[in-house]
Amino acid sequence: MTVPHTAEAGVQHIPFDTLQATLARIFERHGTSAEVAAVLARNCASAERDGSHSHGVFRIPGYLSTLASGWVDGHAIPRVQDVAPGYLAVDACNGFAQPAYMAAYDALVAKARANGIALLAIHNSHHFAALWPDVEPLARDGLVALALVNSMACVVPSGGTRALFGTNPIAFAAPRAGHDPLVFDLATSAMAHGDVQIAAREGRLLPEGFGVNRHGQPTQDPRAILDGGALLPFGGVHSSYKGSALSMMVELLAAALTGGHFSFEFDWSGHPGAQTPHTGELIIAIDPAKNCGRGFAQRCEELVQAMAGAGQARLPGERRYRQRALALRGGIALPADTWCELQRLADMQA
Ligand SMILES: NC(=O)C1=CN([C@@H]2O[C@H](COP(=O)(O)OP(=O)(O)OC[C@H]3O[C@@H](n4cnc5c(N)ncnc54)[C@H](OP(=O)(O)O)[C@@H]3O)[C@@H](O)[C@H]2O)C=CC1
Ligand SMILES: O=C(O)C1=NCCCC1
Repeated sequence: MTVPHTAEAGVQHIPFDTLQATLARIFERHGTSAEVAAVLARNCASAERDGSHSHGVFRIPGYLSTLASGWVDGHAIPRVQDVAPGYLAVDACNGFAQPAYMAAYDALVAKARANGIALLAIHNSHHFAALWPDVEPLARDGLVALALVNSMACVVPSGGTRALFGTNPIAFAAPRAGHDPLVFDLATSAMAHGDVQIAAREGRLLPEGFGVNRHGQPTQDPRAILDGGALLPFGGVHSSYKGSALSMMVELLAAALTGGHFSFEFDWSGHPGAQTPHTGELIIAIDPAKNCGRGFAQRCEELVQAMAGAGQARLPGERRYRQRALALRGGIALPADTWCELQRLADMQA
């Protein structure tokens, strides 16, 4: 099953609430509880709204084939454990990471405010989405936030010969005086796996230094990367050890520390169609008011102004916020055939 996303087709502008409701119906009709469907639909619709196309509706077929394969439990009810004053653990019970996060969100915020810092360790979970939706709300609640998640072995460690790490993104958010939070969200690989898939579908070559083929030879062909090849860590040929070190850190914090699988550890071969990595996620929330009073957001603003003064043309997150404002005004632009297919999926019985 594919959800087409072709530029040539006519474009329709869909209100956010309509897309979200349609996605929720799709999830519920294809094997999730209403609660899980609501969380995944908001997440996926938000990604599409913000132009995070590698983790928007492009992901729907992957979600559905995974649910059909029995690899993930769409009805899982997460178990939250209060481990220590600044420490929460959640067993996602082989469900998606975001409902597990939502089950512990209020407790995480309360702990961060009480202790100054708190962490949330999620394991036995599947994360198939962009990471910024996991940190931006914390910054809107006045906290500084960091999130890390590992995925599936598709990245060769620096100097290595075979895939071991996931694309392992890191997302950070900080409150900024008078503005939307400052947010970055980046894969520690040269490119997100989803963007490799999109490039393959559109027949585009990748820049040099992004991946290798199944023989370990450099390639710019996304299909060769997907067909037994691998991505390289970010940083380019001379500095990929930096991306590799960060990816290693993500494996340790998102998997070893939480009790989740490393990206190379889980075996989904018994579940044809499975695409969601069965790993872990770590979220850290810090209350800046504990040390800086109300001043942190202002300091953040001073840094941003200084960066602009130094010539930085745009901030991370800025493109997304601009895209969000456009989409909330005029609707989310979807190729007509994509919208048609989503409606068909929402109306069909599993
Ligand atoms: N769940 C999972 O296991 C995985 C999820 N992902 C997701 O894939 C998505 C894409 O990741 P990736 O391809 O690395 O993201 P990008 O390289 O597109 O962007 C990374 C960050 O850099 C910012 N940025 C991009 N260009 C500039 C620029 N010229 N100046 C300043 N800032 C800039 C972006 O802001 P802006 O958003 O405004 O463009 C963003 O915050 C992420 O949301 C990530 O979470 C990736 C790997 C695995
Ligand atoms: O784009 C990526 O890289 C990934 N996204 C979702 C989970 C698997 C890796």
